Amino acid sequence: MATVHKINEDLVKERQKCTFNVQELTYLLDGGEEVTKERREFENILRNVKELQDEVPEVYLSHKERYENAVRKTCILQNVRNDFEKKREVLSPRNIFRAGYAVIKDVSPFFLHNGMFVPTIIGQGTPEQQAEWLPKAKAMAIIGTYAQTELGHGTFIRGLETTATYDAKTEEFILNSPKVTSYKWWPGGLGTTVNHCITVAQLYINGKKYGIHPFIVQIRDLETHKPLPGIKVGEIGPKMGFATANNGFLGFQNFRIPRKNMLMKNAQVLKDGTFVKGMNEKLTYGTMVMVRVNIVSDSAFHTAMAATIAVRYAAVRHQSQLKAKEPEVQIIDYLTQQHKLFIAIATSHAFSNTYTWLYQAYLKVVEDLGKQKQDHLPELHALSCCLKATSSRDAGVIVEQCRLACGGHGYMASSNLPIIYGYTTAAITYEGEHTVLLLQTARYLMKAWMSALEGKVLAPSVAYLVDWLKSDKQRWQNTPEVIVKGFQHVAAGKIKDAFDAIQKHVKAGKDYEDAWNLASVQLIKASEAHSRAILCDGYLRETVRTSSSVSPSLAKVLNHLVQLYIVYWTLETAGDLLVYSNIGKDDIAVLKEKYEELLALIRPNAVGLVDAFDISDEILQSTLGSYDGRVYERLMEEAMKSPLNKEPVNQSFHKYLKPFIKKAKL
Ligand SMILES: CCCCCCCCCC/C=C\C/C=C/C(=O)SCCNC(=O)CCNC(=O)[C@H](O)C(C)(C)COP(=O)(O)OP(=O)(O)OC[C@H]1O[C@@H](n2cnc3c(N)ncnc32)[C@H](O)[C@@H]1OP(=O)(O)O
Ligand SMILES: Cc1cc2nc3c(=O)[nH]c(=O)nc-3n(C[C@H](O)[C@H](O)[C@H](O)COP(=O)(O)OP(=O)(O)OC[C@H]3O[C@@H](n4cnc5c(N)ncnc54)[C@H](O)[C@@H]3O)c2cc1C
Repeated sequence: MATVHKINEDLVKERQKCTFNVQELTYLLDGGEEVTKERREFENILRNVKELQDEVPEVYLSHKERYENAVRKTCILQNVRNDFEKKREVLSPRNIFRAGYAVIKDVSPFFLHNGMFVPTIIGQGTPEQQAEWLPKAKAMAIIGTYAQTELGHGTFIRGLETTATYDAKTEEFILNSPKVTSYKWWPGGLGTTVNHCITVAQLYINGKKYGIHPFIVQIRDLETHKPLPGIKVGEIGPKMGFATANNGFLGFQNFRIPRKNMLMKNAQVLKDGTFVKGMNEKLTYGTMVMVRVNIVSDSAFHTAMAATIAVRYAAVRHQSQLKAKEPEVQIIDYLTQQHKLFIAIATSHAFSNTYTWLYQAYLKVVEDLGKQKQDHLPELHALSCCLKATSSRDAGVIVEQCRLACGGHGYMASSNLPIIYGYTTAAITYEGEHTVLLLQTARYLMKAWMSALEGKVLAPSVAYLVDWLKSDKQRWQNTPEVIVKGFQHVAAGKIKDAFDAIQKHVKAGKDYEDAWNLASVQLIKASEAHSRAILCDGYLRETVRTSSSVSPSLAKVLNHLVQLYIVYWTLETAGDLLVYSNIGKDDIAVLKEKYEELLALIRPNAVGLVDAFDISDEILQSTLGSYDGRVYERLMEEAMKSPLNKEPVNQSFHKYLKPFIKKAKL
């Protein structure tokens, strides 16, 4: 029977102070009581699967052992999931994503299968193709990944070099990787796990290039798992994080696939080689849009994980005295500590709220596309780009801030903060590099600005540009609503400045593209400001909406958090607000006080707020952040698992140290 330990006394007291019902907030964050129950039930089943318990912590395993252990556990996880879903509902992707952490501890080698392979078949395949591939993929009779990036190109996907040349005689495509730079590089699971992949390649018919398209390709024998003839595949080696993701490389040499393997929902190649253009060639990029939307949710979760660890630790940890002769204080009582941590909690809420409406907007566009309507696609692309960029970047900063807030112990692998950081920081690059995505949004913003100048009606997310042009700047008030307007004024001002900078360069004789490059620092700043305005506006609106349907005590706390988020960013960007809005120095002084008041209001609820994220100890995997707060005992227990502590004298003493010391003595 597992030993039940006493909960740390500081945490007991913190939980007694909480002014709201933690469970009510958990249900709200999960999207309803049923979702929470389903999640907990599944996590509980996983907790009791003995084979999923690691005997040796993963950090002590070799690269190879770690991978093999991850495959072993992922297969068990998948079987448990299948059994669960046979009896009950299909688990929500978010609940699967969370539970995965309890099992794999890092990134699953199957991650891309569910994350991109299956969604691409759904999003890019015809009904016939879906009927052929989906049942096998969903049952995992075939395992796949999404192979787009190459050694030479990740961002500029029009420049991909893998070729798919149509042979009308045999009704096949011939895949080739003409140069070393054409090799696929990065896809998760590609190294040694998957037997299929979506390959994005340049289509050639009769010597003419038709741009990039997705192809479904079997790369390994289903029985022996050996690479098929004409396929060169392998693993790319260790990275900063993603230790068990099994990222791989892939090259093709005259590798033939049937015509039906080109995913043809958007564009088709007929038997005779006729190319039929789709409604919009950018629909080929659809899976990326979906994943960018999901990354906002991932960022919310990673921020919640780091906040849970750092807030619980800060409640347990005592260090230094505030006043002489008084006991050492809980570090959470230092205002600077609250400044580091409470924004982490609020940021996770901001991203969760943003994901809720962004995902609805995504579903609406998918529904419209089914009816051949694409009016909202550019706006969704612009929103998903800047919100993916900003949420992943903010999450990276916050996770690192939480690590620093845990002092030396935050640097321990057993805190789990290094793995969370490895994951979070990767998301800043993958699925569209940060700067590149901000520039995509800037492209949309420049067009929106031009339309605003021409008096056209704008999409809702940029409608503030019209208001800004029409009205004088609003009289400043330190209310959340007026501050959000202030963020919109900053965004509008920066968009105008970037636009004017481009025009200035063009008037001076530069090509538009060069003018764009010369203005690009201003363009990314405009995009960031737009993103912040969207985040604050959406978070505020969602909080107002939900506040009416929750208990008054919870509504009050949610209100504190949204205010904290908005005031925090006002103070962080005070310089911009002074330039572009009517805020005055005195308003900023008042807001500084307001910020300190909000920290004090949130303080008694800090532990309750992170408890409400309801992240189990198995998922958190942290000596510093466990629910019972046995920080020091766990640190010691984990240290004792080090192989170096298994023998009193390590052999290196006899081999190297002893002779070395002897020599030094002479
Ligand atoms: C809750 C559940 C949790 C589950 C979580 C699962 C998450 C799984 C995550 C797994 C982890 C890691 C996996 C990582 C995977 C990858 O990284 S896959 C590879 C991703 N690669 C990229 O993102 C490449 C980035 N580059 C691009 O997207 C394009 O090259 C770029 C957009 C930068 C430029 O493309 P161009 O074709 O050159 O286009 P451009 O000339 O700039 O623009 C033309 C025109 O097209 C519009 N446009 C561009 N993209 C899109 C789009 N996606 N949709 C709609 N429209 C698009 C653009 O706005 C322009 O429009 P305009 O009107 O002419 O201005
Ligand atoms: C952990 C991880 C997992 C991944 N998984 C997959 C996967 O499963 N499948 C897959 O296909 N890919 C995957 N990728 C690849 C990923 O999508 C690319 O690395 C990413 O899109 C960035 O492209 P890049 O590496 O070519 O960077 P580059 O584009 O070479 O970026 C280098 C620098 O150049 C700058 N830059 C480039 N273009 C421009 C521009 N137009 N304007 C201004 N600046 C520019 C960038 O801002 C950046 O600073 C993964 C990557 C990582 C790190």
